[in-house]
Amino acid sequence: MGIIEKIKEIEAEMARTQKNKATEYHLGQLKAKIAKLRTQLLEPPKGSSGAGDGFEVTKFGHGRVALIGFPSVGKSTLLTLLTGTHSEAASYEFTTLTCIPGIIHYKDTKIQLLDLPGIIEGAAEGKGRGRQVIAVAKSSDIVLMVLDASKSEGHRQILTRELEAVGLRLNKRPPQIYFKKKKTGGISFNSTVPLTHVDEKLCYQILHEYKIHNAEVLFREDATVDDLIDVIEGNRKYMKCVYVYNKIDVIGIDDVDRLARQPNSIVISCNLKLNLDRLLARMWEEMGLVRIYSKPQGQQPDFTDPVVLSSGRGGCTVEDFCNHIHRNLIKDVKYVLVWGTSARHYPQHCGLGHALQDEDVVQIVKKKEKEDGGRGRFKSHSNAPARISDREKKAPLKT
Ligand SMILES: Nc1nc2c(ncn2[C@@H]2O[C@H](COP(=O)(O)OP(=O)(O)OP(=O)(O)O)[C@@H](O)[C@H]2O)c(=O)[nH]1
Ligand SMILES: [K+]
Ligand SMILES: [Mg+2]
Repeated sequence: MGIIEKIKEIEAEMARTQKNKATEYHLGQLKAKIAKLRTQLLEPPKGSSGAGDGFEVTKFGHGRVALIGFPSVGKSTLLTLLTGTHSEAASYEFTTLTCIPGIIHYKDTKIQLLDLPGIIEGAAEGKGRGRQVIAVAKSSDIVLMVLDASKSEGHRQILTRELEAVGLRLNKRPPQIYFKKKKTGGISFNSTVPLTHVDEKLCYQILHEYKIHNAEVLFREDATVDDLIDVIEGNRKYMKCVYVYNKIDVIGIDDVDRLARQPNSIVISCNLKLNLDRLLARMWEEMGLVRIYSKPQGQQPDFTDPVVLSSGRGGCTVEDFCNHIHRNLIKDVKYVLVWGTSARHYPQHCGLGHALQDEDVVQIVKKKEKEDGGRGRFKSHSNAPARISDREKKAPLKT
């Protein structure tokens, strides 16, 4: 029996089993069995190079966004509108057969947008080119799930399930469960809060299913069995997802209003070019990019050419900033001067661990080098963090 048949069989058993206190342990075990099989399914088949049939696109720019959705929801139309790169759009399903990259220029950053073939129910198990598409989604920084506003809302749940089946967790944070395997000592099970979903016995059974007999488990929140399994599996990817309801030109205003109010959702129309600016702003915001303007001593920063950091990729500390400029720079840095929202006063003398924020201005002061003491344009005695205003950006620095 293949892995997919095994999963189907266990799913059928779960569906047959009534949910109550008596069956809770058995159901938990079945969930763990399915999770193990799904992980097996993700491993590339023996002998394959793991290459994805032309789906690999080189990463480019400061971040990557994947367009995921059912066929004919308007993914290609959207890519063409936002990037200017043409991607064939048509009224028939599966018009797009491969991964088509485009570039969005936004707020002095470059974002790689990927158009992909439509996916359908069963994608996670390999229907259509579902697995390749989902692999690309996993390689992205955020997902835009494109939905047809005039179609069933069930599509959103179906796609979410498909993505969850391969270990993606959308708009969730990792469960607050500390888990560490040990060599000896048995299982130590503790919690800092009252638990309503999982007890010691259930936890033991799940661990037993994974053949783990020595471990430390500490629940820091009232987590579920699924959360525990996610932590044990350890291969989950937590991603932001924006639900993009397209084609609002063909539905009534009441429906538009209802969809727009759903969490993490935005309504657009490619045909009427409605709300595309809001979509871009939202996408950019969710990516959590941090633009840092480098200020050479005695000169003004170049406000068109930021160093772009991201909390997802690498981090946003002064050290990350320095490493971004040059990998050997760090050993010469004495401290840095920071202007912007992360600074308590202007300029603030900061060390390598200081966390930078979007639009901060940074001047590196090297060892044995004289600083300009903040005599620049940004000198301020205010303690209130303030953004470098657009006006300040345009005005020349007097140094
Ligand atoms: N009414 C309406 N139709 C749209 C809109 N956006 C796209 N379409 C139409 O929807 C159809 C499908 O568009 P595509 O861009 O090919 O959709 P896709 O998601 O890329 O489709 P596949 O590549 O086949 O998965 C085309 O006929 C588009 O003209 C919109 O905002 N409103
Ligand atoms: K299409
Ligand atoms: Mg397409």
